[in-house]
Amino acid sequence: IPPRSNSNNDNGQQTPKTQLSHTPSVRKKGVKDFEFGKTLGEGSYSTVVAARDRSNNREYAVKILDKKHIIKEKKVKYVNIEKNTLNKMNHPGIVRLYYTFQDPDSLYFVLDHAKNGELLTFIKKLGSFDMDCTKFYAAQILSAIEYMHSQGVIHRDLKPENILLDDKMHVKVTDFGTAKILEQNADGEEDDRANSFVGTAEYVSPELLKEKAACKSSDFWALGCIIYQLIAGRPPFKGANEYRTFQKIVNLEYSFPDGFPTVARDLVQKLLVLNPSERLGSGGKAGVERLKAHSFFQGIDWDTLWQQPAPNLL
Ligand SMILES: Nc1ncnc2c1ncn2[C@@H]1O[C@H](COP(=O)(O)OP(=O)(O)OP(=O)(O)O)[C@@H](O)[C@H]1O
Ligand SMILES: O=C(O)[C@@H]1CCC(=O)N(CCc2ccc(Cl)cc2)[C@H]1c1ccccc1Cl
Repeated sequence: IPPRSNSNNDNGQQTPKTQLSHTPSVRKKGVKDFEFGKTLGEGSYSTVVAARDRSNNREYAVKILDKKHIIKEKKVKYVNIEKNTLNKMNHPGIVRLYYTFQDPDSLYFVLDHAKNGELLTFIKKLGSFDMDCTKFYAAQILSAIEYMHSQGVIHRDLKPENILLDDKMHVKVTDFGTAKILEQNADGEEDDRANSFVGTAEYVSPELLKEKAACKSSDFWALGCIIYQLIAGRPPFKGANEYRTFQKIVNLEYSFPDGFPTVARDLVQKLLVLNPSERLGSGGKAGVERLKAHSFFQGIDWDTLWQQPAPNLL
């Protein structure tokens, strides 16, 4: 847009000389652009609030982080990781980040509002899922993992609390603050090990406990734990305390309850493998294709998975 020839703007008013030579077409959003509603939940460093964009009535979940608290808890790194990983993601199974902005006290992340909350709530409510529901949700979670990995991102903390459900009861994976973006090394390959301790006891992989290094295969270990939990109603490794849980994991100490379907048992046994490179799903694209081809997923149409209606959970 050419700079204004005189200081009169379109409706003839005097404009200050300091005005920009053009009006930017896309203005950065800010707090004033939203009407905030009910609190959806609280995290250690954050509050998530439902909000409506005043200009188009769209509804979002706005994650508000208190700067002082983040600095005090030394979590600035996680904030940048969450922003940078979410910015790379564009997939129906992953919570989308639309805008970020800040004011003197807080940082704001404007996200999809997953209206049906956490998958964990449904596991607790129903006790366990039937095989159709287990297959559908396992497939949607796997589809989201496959996409993340294709973008060089390892989630590292997959668990039913971080798997949200939208108004169509479809999966929306969230909580990328502890994700890892694998750097491209010199000759363009991904270095496949991320090193820093994260994760939640029941879902953490043996390699993270033993070598403090997660890899893409660590997300498949978590998938195995989640599939087990959808059917059994509880995770496979659960000790009286975190240390006992870690012992069970590194010793692969778990068993299947009576009635655990055979095809699901076979898949879980191929995911809960101590050596990450022997885990079903490891080995790049071919590995993931082998996992998707497992008979547990028989009947899943991977190409239309996100267009299908979710099976009735109740
Ligand atoms: N996009 C979203 N849509 C709907 N609810 C959400 C969304 N994001 C988070 N929530 C809810 O808000 C709560 C707080 O989420 P938040 O990510 O701030 O913290 P957290 O990850 O649960 O906790 P922590 O930071 O300790 O790991 C969650 O328990 C979740 O139920
Ligand atoms: O990375 C970005 O997009 C900007 C860059 C400019 C900027 O100042 N911020 C905020 C940086 C920041 C991070 C943590 C704290 Cl506690 C305070 C400021 C970043 C930011 C703004 C809003 C929301 C998140 C982030 Cl990381």
